[in-house]
Amino acid sequence: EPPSSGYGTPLGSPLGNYGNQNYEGGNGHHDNDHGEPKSYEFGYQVKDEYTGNNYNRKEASDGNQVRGEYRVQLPDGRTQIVTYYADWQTGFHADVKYEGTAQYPEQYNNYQGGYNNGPSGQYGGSNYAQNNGYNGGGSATSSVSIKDYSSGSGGQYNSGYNSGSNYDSYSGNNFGSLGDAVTNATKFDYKDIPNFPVSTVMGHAGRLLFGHIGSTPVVCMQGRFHFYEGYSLSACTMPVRLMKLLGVTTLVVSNAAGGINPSYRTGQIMLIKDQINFLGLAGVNPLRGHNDERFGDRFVAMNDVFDPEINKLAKSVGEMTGLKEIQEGVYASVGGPTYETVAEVNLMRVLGVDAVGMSTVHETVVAKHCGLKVFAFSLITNECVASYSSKETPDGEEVLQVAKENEGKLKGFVEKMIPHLAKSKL
Ligand SMILES: O=P(O)(O)O[C@H]1O[C@H](CO)[C@@H](O)[C@H]1O
Ligand SMILES: Nc1nc2[nH]cnc2c(=O)[nH]1
Repeated sequence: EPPSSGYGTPLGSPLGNYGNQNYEGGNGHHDNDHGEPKSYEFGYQVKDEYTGNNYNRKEASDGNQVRGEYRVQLPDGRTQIVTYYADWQTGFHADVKYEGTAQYPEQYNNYQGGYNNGPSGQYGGSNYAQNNGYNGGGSATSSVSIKDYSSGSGGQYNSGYNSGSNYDSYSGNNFGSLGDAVTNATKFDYKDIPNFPVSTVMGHAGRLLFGHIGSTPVVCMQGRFHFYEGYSLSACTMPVRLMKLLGVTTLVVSNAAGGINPSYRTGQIMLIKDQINFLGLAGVNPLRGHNDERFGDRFVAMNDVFDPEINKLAKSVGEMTGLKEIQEGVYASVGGPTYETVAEVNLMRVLGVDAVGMSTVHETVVAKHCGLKVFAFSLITNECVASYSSKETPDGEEVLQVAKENEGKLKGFVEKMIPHLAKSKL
């Protein structure tokens, strides 16, 4: 029965005005408006396993008092149960209870439970939801204390490095064995680090390593976070700021990328000399939102983010370690997870892109903002398809496979490059 005689209130009572008279724009003289309390009852329930919708409501009125209950399935897995009664003398009274235990999917471990709800003195705080969380949340108070964690098992790559008594970090993803370059590593699974995001991509193990490469202390991320995983760019780049807070001075970033330059071949290394921030050009930037001055200035120069001297050093170190045909070029990042259409590949060629991926650019933006030096390189894992007649298609397995085939030589390169870079004081 529809609640047409006022929203659970007796007609003629003061609440009757709300429920009926005003609503209909009349003067209160309706057919059923004889001051007689009317009772009603209604209810509904939706339970749909496909969408996960599970809620219901029931309500009854004896004409004087409304009583009801509704249940809502919360995104964290709990059911919220609100029991209420209302009458025109005392108003609305609700009793709110919860059933079940809140649970967060692993990849949102620090997103929902941590960033959104965590104390504002930590990463993101309440601002995270506005996509400026990490910047706005007072992240300078965040730190990882090694003694707080028991060591887990190793993972993949993504790391930064800093020299001297500081850390260098180098960062990567599909190259599992780069983590093996870190000696005497203490390893922490991301899932064991409070408020740390979790890698959801194959090939990204999800571990933070502390150790050395040569005599250079390094912190190494085995597995990074991508926009296409659902993380905001500020969450994706939170580890870069963590590295800064740990004392890292230079961020070394590696990635798997598609070759846009027609002369590039699968298996080649491209030193990044510049980048095109497609997301940033469209207004999606990890630094969007409140600027935390403790990390850097509001406006950030990016024309000098890559140092030609570092690339020169990398070229000679690469040649020393047997890398062949080292390229130097422009890396562009897209949001992913889609690979490029033929038209997009040709567009990027016109724009001067040499290699394309779905990472790195926002990491270097945040590194530059907080004053980290940056060295970045790509492994060309596939040649982007620029012609409609081609039968080739890129796929994630192929990218991983090529990364695997080349991780030995990348490890050799990183093992040499980081100590050289540290020594060079560049
Ligand atoms: O950039 P990394 O993380 O190396 O990985 C690249 O490879 C994946 C696509 O195959 C995407 O994540 C892309 O960004
Ligand atoms: N966008 C993009 N990312 C990649 N990562 C590895 N290969 C590719 C590619 O071809 N395109």
